[in-house]
Amino acid sequence: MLKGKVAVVSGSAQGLGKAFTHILLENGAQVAMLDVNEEMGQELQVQLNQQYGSDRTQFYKADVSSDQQFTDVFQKILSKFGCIDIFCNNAGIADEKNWEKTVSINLSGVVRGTYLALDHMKKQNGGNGGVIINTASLAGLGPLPSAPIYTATKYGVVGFTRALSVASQALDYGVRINALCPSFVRTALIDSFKQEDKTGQFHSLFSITENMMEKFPFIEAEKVAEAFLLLVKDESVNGVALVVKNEATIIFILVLIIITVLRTRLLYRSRRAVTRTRIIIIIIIIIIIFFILTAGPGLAQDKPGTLICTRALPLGAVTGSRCVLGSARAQQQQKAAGGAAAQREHEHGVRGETHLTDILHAHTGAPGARDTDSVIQHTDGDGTGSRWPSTELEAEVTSAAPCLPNQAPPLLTPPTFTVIGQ
Ligand SMILES: NC(=O)C1=CN([C@@H]2O[C@H](COP(=O)(O)OP(=O)(O)OC[C@H]3O[C@@H](n4cnc5c(N)ncnc54)[C@H](O)[C@@H]3O)[C@@H](O)[C@H]2O)C=CC1
Ligand SMILES: CCCCCC(=O)/C=C/C=C\C/C=C\C/C=C\CCCC(=O)O
Repeated sequence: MLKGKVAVVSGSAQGLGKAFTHILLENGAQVAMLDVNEEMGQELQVQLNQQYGSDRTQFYKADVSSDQQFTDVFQKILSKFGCIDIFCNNAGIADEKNWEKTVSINLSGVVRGTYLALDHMKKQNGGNGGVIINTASLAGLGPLPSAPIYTATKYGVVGFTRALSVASQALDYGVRINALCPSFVRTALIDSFKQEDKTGQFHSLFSITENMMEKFPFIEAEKVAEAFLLLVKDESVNGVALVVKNEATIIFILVLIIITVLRTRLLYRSRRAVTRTRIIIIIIIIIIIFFILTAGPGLAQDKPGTLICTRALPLGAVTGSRCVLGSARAQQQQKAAGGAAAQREHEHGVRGETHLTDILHAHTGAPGARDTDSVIQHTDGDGTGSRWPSTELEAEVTSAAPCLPNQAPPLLTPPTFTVIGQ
């Protein structure tokens, strides 16, 4: 629970920021909402006061691209709430035509907010520590060709978050910093990006974005909020870029093909044949849904340094997959502790907790995976020491196991949670 915690969410009048505000309130936190859109922000505050009780939220108008406005509002929030424990830099736009504005909101705004929050939270300034979450995007890990500036700002947010999280750990600030990388979510930002005054010279490339939307079907803002909550709550998670995406699965495509083929045939058959065919279709769909709902979740490798927690689908899609993380030491220990690791997986599932590092630990038996403080230390020739998170070692995943057991079972396009880095 987050009772007694104070959170600030920028860009919270609608879309993802609104979903983050809801989940924070549901979990007991107080939330200071910050947005440039005063009308929508005030309206939402009235609604939230009715739903969660007055004094749980306060709306503040501010533009994150303005140093003055952001700093003034930050001070106002501190005066009202006393301290800040959770800070989410979420405000963002997609405007390729006015690219300087996009940079100053999406990247400079995140840096501005992060430094304000860090100064207040860090132990060296008498702060209580806390967590900063920056909303990046899947476009911070791979290109969105119709939006090069948007892509650049999101790569910037991921890079800034990763570097600063290590700095914060090395300097013992007591502040965790993570990035959230969702794929497409149906919000006002997406709607506005269809217009030529936002896409500018790349308007003709919007079909590429549409193709990508087919590859990564829209995900619900509430699902992204669940991933956001993981980053808030799990005190062992620092410096990760957490991907939340839907991917069209083989099963989904198969169902579409079967339905299409059978529907075409229906046109040429008698009424009796139509009924029979419909029954067959329904049975096939029930069998497929049964398989998906009963299949256990599992792990799959994305690329070195990346671990995907996904749902194991029928057809053995992810069984026997490998993941790369942890340490060489971990690899040896994994071999020695195969049985013990399986037991931990079991216990993890029974406890029903959602600690990301626990999941890594359960699958690898790797102390490097459980303990995010674990670093490789070495002394350079000139006597200075270097510390790096341990990332280069690998461990074999031998079985499918529970991953994020609190998640509702997926339907045809299950959400995928990916931990990248550390
Ligand atoms: N919708 C999507 O598919 C995805 C969105 N994102 C990111 O999520 C974040 C939120 O976006 P959405 O909820 O989709 O958009 P949205 O348009 O629904 O909400 C964005 C909010 O930010 C506010 N805002 C814009 N400029 C501001 C400024 N200068 N100062 C303060 N507030 C400002 C807007 O008034 C709005 O309320 C953005 O950073 C976006 O890049 C990331 C991945 C996918
Ligand atoms: C600019 C339009 C609004 C876009 C909103 C948004 O941020 C949505 C992003 C969705 C998908 C990102 C697109 C491309 C990513 C490409 C490849 C991803 C590969 C990532 C990886 O795992 O390596």
